[in-house]
Order: sequence, then C-alpha cells, then structure tokens
Amino acid sequence: MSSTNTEAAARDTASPSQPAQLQTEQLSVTYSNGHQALQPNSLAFAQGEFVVLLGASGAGKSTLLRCLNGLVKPSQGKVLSSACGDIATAEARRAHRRQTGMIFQQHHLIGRLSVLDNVLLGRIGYHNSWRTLLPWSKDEKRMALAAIDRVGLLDYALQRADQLSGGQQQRVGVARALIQQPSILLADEPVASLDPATAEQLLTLIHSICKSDGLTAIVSLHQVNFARRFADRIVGLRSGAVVFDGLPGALTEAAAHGLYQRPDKAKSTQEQPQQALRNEPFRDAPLPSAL
Ligand SMILES: Nc1ncnc2c1ncn2[C@@H]1O[C@H](COP(=O)(O)OP(=O)(O)OP(=O)(O)O)[C@@H](O)[C@H]1O
Repeated sequence: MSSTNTEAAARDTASPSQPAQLQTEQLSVTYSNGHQALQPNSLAFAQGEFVVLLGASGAGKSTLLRCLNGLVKPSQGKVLSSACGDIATAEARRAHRRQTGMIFQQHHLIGRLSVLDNVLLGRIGYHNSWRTLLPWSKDEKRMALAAIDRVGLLDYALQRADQLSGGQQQRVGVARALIQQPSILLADEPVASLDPATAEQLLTLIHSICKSDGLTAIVSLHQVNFARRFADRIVGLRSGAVVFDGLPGALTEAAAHGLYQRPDKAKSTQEQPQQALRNEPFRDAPLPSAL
C-alpha cells in the first residue's frame, strides 16, 4: 500500500463519531545504527477504540508503541495527543505519560516487592521522583487495592510479585497501569509469554476494562485470531510500514499471511503494494502457530 493510500485508509477507518485522541503525523524512526524501524505513517486513534497492531518480529510494533508513549523520539514527524498536543516537549510528554498506561510483555515488576507496592509504583508519574521514599497515602493504597481487586488478585495483594504465575504477574501489570487512571492504554505483546488459555483470559480482561472505562487501547499481538476477535480495528506493519489498516473483517487470510511473509517475499510484494490485501493465499508463507 502506498503511503498515500495508507493515510487515506487511516482516515477512513478512524471512527468518525469519535475525535482522534492520539495521532501520528508523518512519524518515522531511524535508530542510531541507521536502521529505519518505522517508515512515515499518519495514523489516528479514536477515543475508545481498541486497536490491535499486527506484524512479524521486527516489523516495528514496539517502536510505534514506544513513540506513542514518548519513550522513543521520532526521527521525523510527530505524535499528537488531543489532551497534550505535540508530545515533543518535556512538559507535554510528562502530562501525556501520566494519562497513558503501559503494559509490557515482560511485566517489568519488581519481584521482591509485594503486589500492592508494585501497583502503587504506577502512581509515580503523579509525584516528584523522591516520592518512593515517603509512605503512600491511604487514598492511593485504596486505589491500588481497588485496581488489584479489579484484576482478581485481592487475595495476593501482600504477596511478593515473583511468587505469582506469569498470568498473575501480567494482571499486576494491568493493575499498575489502571492506578494511573489513564485515558489511553498501550500494551506491547501483553500475552506473548502466556499459554493460550491464560492469554485469552487476560486479553478478555484488558478488553473489558478498556471498553467499560472508555479507554483508547493500542495493543500489539502476534495472534491473528485474537486480533480478529478483540480489535475494533487492525493496523498491520511490515518492515516498518503500515501495510494494512482496517476492520478485522477486512483482514483476509492473504492479508494476514502477507504480514508474516519472509523479508525476501515481502520485498517482491512491496513492488506490487496491493498484493497483500488481495485474496490470494501465500502458500509458502508460514503463519505463526497461534493462528
Ligand atoms: N534501539 C534500537 N536500535 C537499533 N535498532 C533497533 C532498536 N530497537 C529496535 N530496533 C530494530 O528495529 C526494528 C523494529 O523493532 P521493533 O522492536 O519495533 O519490532 P517489533 O515488531 O516490536 O518486533 P517483536 O514482535 O519481535 O517485538 C527491528 O529490526 C529491531 O531490530
């Protein structure tokens, strides 16, 4: 898909009834080693939308998510938040991060701390950096317990985080994001290290929380079946370029295969940009096992 077509698709698929809460404008990232991880893209994420990012390893999903949270600086273009404007300035970025919860594949919990203390760390954006030296307020502890209860771990609140299963630890990650009281939730392969049943439970939980709280969610996944089931909209990346942007029903088997093509095959597809979106199966392209 040419960048012009991609941009048009992005505009067409953003929910017209809801304003964009987060937008990229000609955003691209080239890392210091010269590798272009993201090619210019202009995407609009509507308020309350649940968007799934799909793409093979190295396609640029994490880079995009990290740009959306201000953790990676764009080489070109910008990230605009409806509440904070261009997040290029330190002040806007701080305000944007406060309203943006982030869930990581590897939890990023402190294993020796209790579930409660890990969740409370989600409040740090609301305080000065020396805040952890002081006791947390009763209100914040109450908020943390409510978040822990919401993810079904109240009985484990005082247990060390490293004594929990992978699925439980990821629930702690969700609670830590929720205590921020975010309006945007970014999740980078939140279920990649979980077994299929636990992954499904966790995604069901994240999806239902996002929908009931009206959060704008952008979630990267490797499981196309989960993307089809949970997403309002799927954005597909390949070699740093947005090559699919549309409703789950529009992601044909061929388009899904195209996202996971080997780079040598993808190269020939890029010479015929629309091929990945046609209903022609790529028989030699192995799909991830979770498909
Ligand atoms: N800090 C960095 N410096 C240089 N190259 C990087 C850096 N971070 C990522 N890359 C490269 O940029 C490309 C995109 O990486 P990214 O992590 O965004 O992909 P991804 O789609 O999230 O992959 P995965 O599904 O494996 O997490 C990859 O080729 C990766 O090796």
